[in-house]
Amino acid sequence: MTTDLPARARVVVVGGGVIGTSVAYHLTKLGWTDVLLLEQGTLSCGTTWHAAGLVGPLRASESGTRLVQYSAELYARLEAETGLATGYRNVGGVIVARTEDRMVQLRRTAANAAAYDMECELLTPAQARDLWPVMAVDDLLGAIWLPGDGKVNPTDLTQSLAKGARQGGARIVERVRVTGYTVAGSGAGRRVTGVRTDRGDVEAEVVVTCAGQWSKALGDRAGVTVPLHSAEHFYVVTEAVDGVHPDLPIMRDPDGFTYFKEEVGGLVVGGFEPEAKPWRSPDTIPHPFEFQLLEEDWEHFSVLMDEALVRIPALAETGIRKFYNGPESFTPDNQFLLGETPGLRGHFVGAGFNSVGIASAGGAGRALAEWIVEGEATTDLVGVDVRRFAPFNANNRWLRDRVAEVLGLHYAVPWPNRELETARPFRCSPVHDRLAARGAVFGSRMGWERPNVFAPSPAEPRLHYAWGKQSWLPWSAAEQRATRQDVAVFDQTSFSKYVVSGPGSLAWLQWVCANDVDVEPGRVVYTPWLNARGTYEADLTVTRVAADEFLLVSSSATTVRDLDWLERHRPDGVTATVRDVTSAHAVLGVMGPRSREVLQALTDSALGEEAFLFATSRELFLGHATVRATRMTYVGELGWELLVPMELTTGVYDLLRAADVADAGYYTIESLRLEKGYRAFGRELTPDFGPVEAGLVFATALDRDKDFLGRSALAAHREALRAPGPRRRLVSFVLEDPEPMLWGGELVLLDGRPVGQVTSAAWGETVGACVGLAYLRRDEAVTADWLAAGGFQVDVGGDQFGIRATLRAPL
Ligand SMILES: NCCCC(=O)O
Repeated sequence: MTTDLPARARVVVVGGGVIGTSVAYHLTKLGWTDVLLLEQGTLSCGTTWHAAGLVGPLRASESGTRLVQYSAELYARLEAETGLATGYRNVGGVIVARTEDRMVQLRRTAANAAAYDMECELLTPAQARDLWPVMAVDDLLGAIWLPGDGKVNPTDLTQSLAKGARQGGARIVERVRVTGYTVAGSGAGRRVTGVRTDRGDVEAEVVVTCAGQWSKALGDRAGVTVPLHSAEHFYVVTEAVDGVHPDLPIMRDPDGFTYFKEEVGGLVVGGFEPEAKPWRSPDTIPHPFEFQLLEEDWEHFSVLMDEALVRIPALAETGIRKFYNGPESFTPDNQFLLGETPGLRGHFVGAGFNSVGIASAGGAGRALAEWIVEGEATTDLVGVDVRRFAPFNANNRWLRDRVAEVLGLHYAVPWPNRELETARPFRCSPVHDRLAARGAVFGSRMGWERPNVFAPSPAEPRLHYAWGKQSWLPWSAAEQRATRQDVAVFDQTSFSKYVVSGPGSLAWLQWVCANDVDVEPGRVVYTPWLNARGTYEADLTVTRVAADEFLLVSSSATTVRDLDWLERHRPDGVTATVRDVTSAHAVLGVMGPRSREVLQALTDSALGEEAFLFATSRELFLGHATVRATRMTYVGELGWELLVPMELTTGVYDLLRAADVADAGYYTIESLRLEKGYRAFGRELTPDFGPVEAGLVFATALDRDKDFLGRSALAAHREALRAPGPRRRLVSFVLEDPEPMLWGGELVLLDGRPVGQVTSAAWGETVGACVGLAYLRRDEAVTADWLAAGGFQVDVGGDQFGIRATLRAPL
């Protein structure tokens, strides 16, 4: 280990925990050897050293699963490369269920495993006890066995990764405290140029902040958002327990909030209590804080210990060797933070690991290193991308309130449509209170309160979660009927909105948009944004407002990400600006066959079929307000999206209500769009799929004489269709039986063999059954004839039901 501090390095990694060392290791593997890792204390001394070291590869998403699967493979082979053991043991894992709802979750987990080609076996309570003889099983309904689970020694793993990084050429310097960043340029060109330390400045092209709970304050100093907050995380290590041996599997009892693993003949007993104890504000995390723990809090821990005693009665007779109260970083949505931070080019972050840092470190380190070297993420990392948060998420009090809930989510039943409850309401549209008074049940996206569904009076406006049909379904069914047969208004204010203007705006958008946006002013174009691999980065509409001015409307959750993507792909020499106008305009979607009649009564402008064509947009007077009306639909009915200045929105809404327009919410949008086969970014359209697989080549300019980002890759995808080989294709489907409820994520089978997974599903009131979209894979092209031959089924919590799959939408 060197003590000299170099004056420059190509990459400086801040933080010598398991994440920082993994990033350094993987950078050197990719040939970037001029890497300097700076650690304020000694390796692993902050959080890593007190992590429990569980490695469970099977996750809720395929991308998350692949990431941890790679971690496990790496930990198993690292000793052979570095000579330093990681302590990795592939002991397997048992998860037990106390309730029927949990059993459904476990059966869904088993189906996920089949979709990802991983092993997972359903167990009876007696079989679970055979694998884990020290537990009581009388109250259990069942369990699953995950042969791929393992455990690792976090400190040894960090040392081994560090040695591998040094072998690859990286330098590691301990006892250097990074106090900030050096920065050059401004606006979209603002760039990190190095770090400031307590031993002087170090220049760098790239800085990677993997500083755990110190990352937030460091980010604040440079104006970058790293939204995390520490919470106390508790576990104890017991004295030896009879029957506990080093190869005892990991055991998780999520209904009791607890996990267990063997350690020197005793048990680690830890968990995720439903109401957590946030630690101090990110501004005040002490330094030094090395190999240090917080005070024992037996009262808080009793929530976990009482449950542990239910599962392992022998603990009542077993002494406690050590109590660990180690603070760890949690994020507002329980997913970690990865990627280049918007607003500071060259600065990357890998932090906020929500107590799964050890399991994630191998995969996350590789993903971040690839991102740095390639200049963009190489797989679907949307769910962990730091750009899913905005500067308003940096508020420490907001984070503190949210984190109290987030820690407990680890083992909570992952209900379909589950909404977080803390730190809300947050961002409210002008009609929020009016909608609340009309029975709206709100969800939250990008901080916005959005009506999911309206409870008719006198029903209680609340969601009651279930795996089957939830209590609000009849309310949404009524909204669906209103939209298909009459007219409804949807508050879609949370849409991301940007204005691109200036002489170079067309050239800029023609490069970034895969469709052709060189259209007459007043026309609207539906387009993907593709990366160099020809897969999705965004899915949006572009309205040409004037020769040099465009209005972009995109998903609610992607405001920061889209803006960053656009800025990052501005061609050299282009003179144009982009403004985020999301908070300036509300959006009211007026949808349904009566929409024309209702709106026509409020305006002197002609709204007839010929006078106001589909995919056109213009300003008009509506009542006393001036709005931009766009004839567009995501529900498949005649309708207009009204872009309304925030301060005029209540007036417009009141006019619509006076015309007896029904209120409807996002659950209804989901059902209606799936009946029509409309895709959504983040579900069907992700950086793992392109327009060929999604069936959306028609929404690109591939057959026109126009260059665009991702064009050559997209052309290659289409060409590959003609060659023999396996294929994936998005298909629509309808469930044959109207009783079961689907939510997305379900396994699709053909004659009992896994062939794909549902991306989205919902109740389709018009179709009279659940409808959805699913990616299917086959050794050759997925054709209409193959689908028509039938034999497809979905797995719904362990039971299989027939579906009719088609390339065309059901409605
Ligand atoms: N740090 C504890 C991880 C718990 C789990 O993997 O379930």
